[in-house]
Amino acid sequence: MRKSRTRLKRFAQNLDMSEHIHKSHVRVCMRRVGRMDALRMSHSRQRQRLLQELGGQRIPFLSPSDPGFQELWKSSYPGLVLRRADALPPDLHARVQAALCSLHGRGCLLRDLVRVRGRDVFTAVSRALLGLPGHTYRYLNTRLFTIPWHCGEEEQEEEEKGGVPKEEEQKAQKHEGEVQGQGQGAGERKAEACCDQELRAACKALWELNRFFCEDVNCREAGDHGRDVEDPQVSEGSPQPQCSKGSPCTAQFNVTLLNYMDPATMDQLKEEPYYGMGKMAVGWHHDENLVPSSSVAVYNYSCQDDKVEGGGSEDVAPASWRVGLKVAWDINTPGLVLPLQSGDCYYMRDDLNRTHQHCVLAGEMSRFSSTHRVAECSTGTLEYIRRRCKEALDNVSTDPDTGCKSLRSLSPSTLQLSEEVHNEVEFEWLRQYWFQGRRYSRFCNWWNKPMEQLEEVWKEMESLTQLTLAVAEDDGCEEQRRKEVAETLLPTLTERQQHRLTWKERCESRLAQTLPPEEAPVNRPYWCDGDPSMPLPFDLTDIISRVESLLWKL
Ligand SMILES: O=C(O)CCC(=O)C(=O)O
Ligand SMILES: [Fe+2]
Repeated sequence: MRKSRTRLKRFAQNLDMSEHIHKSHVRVCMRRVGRMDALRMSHSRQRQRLLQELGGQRIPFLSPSDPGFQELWKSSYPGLVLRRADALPPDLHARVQAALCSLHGRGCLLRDLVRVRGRDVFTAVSRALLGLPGHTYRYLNTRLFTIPWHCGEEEQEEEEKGGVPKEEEQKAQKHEGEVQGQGQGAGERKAEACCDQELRAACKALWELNRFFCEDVNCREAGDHGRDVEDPQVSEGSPQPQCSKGSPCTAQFNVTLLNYMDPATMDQLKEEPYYGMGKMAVGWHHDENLVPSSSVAVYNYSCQDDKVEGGGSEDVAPASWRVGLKVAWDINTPGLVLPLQSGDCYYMRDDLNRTHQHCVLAGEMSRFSSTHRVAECSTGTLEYIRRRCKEALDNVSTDPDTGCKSLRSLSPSTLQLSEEVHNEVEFEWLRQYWFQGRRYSRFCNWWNKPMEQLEEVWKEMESLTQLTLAVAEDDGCEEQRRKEVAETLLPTLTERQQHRLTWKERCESRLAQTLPPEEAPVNRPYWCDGDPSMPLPFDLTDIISRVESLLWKL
């Protein structure tokens, strides 16, 4: 037992290390995908062996009714804060809950076809991302694109006054268009709204919840959690955020990932394997792609009404949803389980998400959560990728008379930058977007135009690669120069080819085939050999061989 514990501990450490690797820069990450998959594969075998060795033995965990629960929380889960439902204004609950139901009713929440350990799987929960316009959130090799939340003050005021006159409505929408276009070049965004009134209201409600969390999350004294659980009175009647000394008073949540699951429709939820906590809706994980040490705030809404209608024994309360926490790198500290009532919120503050892992344990009722995060967006906004594309295309000059294109610089670093941006826009944006089918444009057209534009600039980069290839193959060009260019091209072209094949496989996987047409992955961009509008073929096998043999010769 002792021996297997040590090995389990080592295993836990390795898992954590893989999480860190995972957070590294997007381009580096893309190159490492193959290695990561291999690493995860060996973890899964290791995990199975260890679980076998542990036999039926479990690591202990504590729930609120267990002695020592408060002490454990205080000593080993210090960044965890529970905010009971009565800490939020009742009308905010009403708006948020109506918003979640209407987003669900409109089909905005979908199970993601993510890639874990080199395998495609559907998430058990259905999800949607809301947040600042043009922002994205990347998890499990999947980039989600925000449905923008609406924060135009003018619009808000008009709606509060009730009845929006036509002219005023247009003004509000114009303002909203400007907000959406922030940082994306003045006047580039059209003024029309990107989705209908119902969705806009829903997004606005979640934006209001976000605003509440931004102010509230850092404003609870450490240790409040204990009293909140024992004595909900503490948070009662204090809907206004209160600031404690010394902590920054606002968080900058830029996105919320919404989750929904109806356990009645899920026949294969996994059992929590280490502690025996029960069925998991979301397995153990650290939240990925967050600004280091940033907080996460979660709103929990379980739909009690459904259950009452469902009949059954009315005096037995249905099992509630719970969040499970464990200390990462550690199998000696007991786990912690926090049951949640509808409207309750919890915060993971400071470093908790890095030092601990969490999971979500399914209750009996269907349940939503809205998980507000500070997504690390340095390479994850539309503004960013547009800027990168511009940098790449700055190396192309067009003859004003003939329209002929040529490269301004042949320096390896310039060429490499262009080819890397080419891969980044193709694999991190276009293919990610289309892989998720037409799910976005069905109810919100915000990303339609930007994606069209990104595809246009990507196509120009195909020409750029063609020009670069022509230099490498130009007999009239100095050999040393040709060699340098070929050496620069080879790795990025090889990576491009590999990723195109991976995405093609993902689009054609057995699970992808089970999706209805409007959600089914689209392998885009895709074109056939000999398409006159495309400068290079989709399949780069021949070109890669040409570059390789050039390098042999030169
Ligand atoms: O639903 C929750 O309480 C948390 C969900 C979660 O951990 C996640 O979406 O990353
Ligand atoms: Fe999470």
